[in-house]
Amino acid sequence: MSAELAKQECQACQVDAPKVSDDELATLLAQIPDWVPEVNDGIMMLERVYKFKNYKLAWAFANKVSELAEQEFHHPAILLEWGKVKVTWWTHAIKGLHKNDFICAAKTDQLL
Ligand SMILES: C[C@H](O)[C@H](O)[C@H]1CNC2=NC(N)=NC(=O)C2=N1
Repeated sequence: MSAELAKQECQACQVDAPKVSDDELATLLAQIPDWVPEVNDGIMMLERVYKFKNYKLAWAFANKVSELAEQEFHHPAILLEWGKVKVTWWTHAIKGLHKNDFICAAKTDQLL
């Protein structure tokens, strides 16, 4: 399921783009079961924490996520810690979740 999502490309972030509807949210979340919807400062985001054996491996993964972000021109928050990387996707332009965020979350999983 998430493989289908990961094959798709992000669209440019327009300020008038629609947030995902509640139905779309449920359907899309089901395709990326390791990701959790979180509301931070009133903005719904997708979050996943990846665990690694040490800092170097976490750092390398964080770099790959950054490269993905530049390729898609859609950028997450990345928290790099010893043995952990937390990736948070949302669309700044609409202060919420767009389908792009789900596509990028699925693509992030494929970097492992
Ligand atoms: C100017 C604006 O920041 C750009 O159009 C892009 C860059 N990357 C982005 N990334 C995310 N997550 N949301 C955006 O709205 C966004 N906009």
